[in-house]
Amino acid sequence: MRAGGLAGEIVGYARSPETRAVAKDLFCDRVTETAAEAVRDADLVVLAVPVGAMGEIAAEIGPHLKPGATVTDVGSVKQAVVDAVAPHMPADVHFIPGHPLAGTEYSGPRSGFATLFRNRWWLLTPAPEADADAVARLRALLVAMGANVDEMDVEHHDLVLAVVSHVPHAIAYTMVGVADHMRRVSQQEVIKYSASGFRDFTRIAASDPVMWRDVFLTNKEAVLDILGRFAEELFVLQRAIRMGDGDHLHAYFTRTRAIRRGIIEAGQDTAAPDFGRSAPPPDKG
Ligand SMILES: NC(=O)c1ccc[n+]([C@@H]2O[C@H](COP(=O)([O-])OP(=O)(O)OC[C@H]3O[C@@H](n4cnc5c(N)ncnc54)[C@H](O)[C@@H]3O)[C@@H](O)[C@H]2O)c1
Ligand SMILES: O=C(O)C(=O)C[C@]1(C(=O)O)C=C[C@@H](O)C=C1
Repeated sequence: MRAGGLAGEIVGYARSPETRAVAKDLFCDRVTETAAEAVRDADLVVLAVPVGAMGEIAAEIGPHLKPGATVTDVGSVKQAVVDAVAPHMPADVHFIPGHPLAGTEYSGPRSGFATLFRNRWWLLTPAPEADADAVARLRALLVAMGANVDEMDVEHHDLVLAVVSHVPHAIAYTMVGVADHMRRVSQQEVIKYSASGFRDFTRIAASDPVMWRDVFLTNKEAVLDILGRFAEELFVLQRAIRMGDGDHLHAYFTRTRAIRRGIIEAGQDTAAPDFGRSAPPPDKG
């Protein structure tokens, strides 16, 4: 917002004076010592705390919101945020839950950067009765920040995110945990010889523990559903390896490769090498 000159005044609140000082230095016009003070007279309020802390902040700011203000959030789970925040919102305030599908394993105000949302999806999950003008205003702001905006039903959001983000994080945490618990492979060897697949896992597994604790505690049902399916498929794969069933392995990996290629063809992987062509290379056979 700061880089694009999209806000008249950006006011920030964080609990610690250190974080407030960094935020003021980097992108806030003003920081305040309480959340209530920060939201006074604000047209738009963005809640950017762990999912488990959203309710507490909403309760604090609720009585101080300006009539007609829009409140949104960036939490990775939506049903839990709606349940925690909506009861504290006055009737004359527009609450429009949101989730940018963009981030890194780093936390804190120094981890943001102006292009973070460029060409990334930002999902909004407004209630069916939400004010259409308020949704359109928020959407226009997000688009001006470079994001692609889609709207989705809250419950569906949580299921989709369990598949594309939450369970992959659980798997990464687990794989790095396995390497950590090994006795026959030393930690030095894991670090020294980590191939790029494992290195990607370690990047993800370095994400903020509080954020991810809250994601798993609050998207429990969808995560357990997808983890159950994952375990079933893993058993089938395990059996195919044990039985030496190369046909199964080849067919399975061929199907999964199509997903990756679909992502690249849709232009959804900005990190993918282009090799000077837009289509993936032909099969070697
Ligand atoms: N990091 C990502 O990749 C990413 C991506 C999309 C959405 N999100 C979501 O965005 C939200 C914020 O994540 P982030 O990555 O910006 O984290 P962050 O750690 O950079 O910022 C969260 C801030 O909330 C503060 N906080 C924690 N508990 C609080 C409380 N009870 N009261 C007031 N402040 C509190 C922390 O001190 C921290 O300053 C989370 O809900 C997360 O699920 C994160
Ligand atoms: O690339 C990363 O570090 C992320 O994990 C970002 C990521 C994800 O893609 O899963 C993590 C959590 C979110 O809620 C949105 C984005």
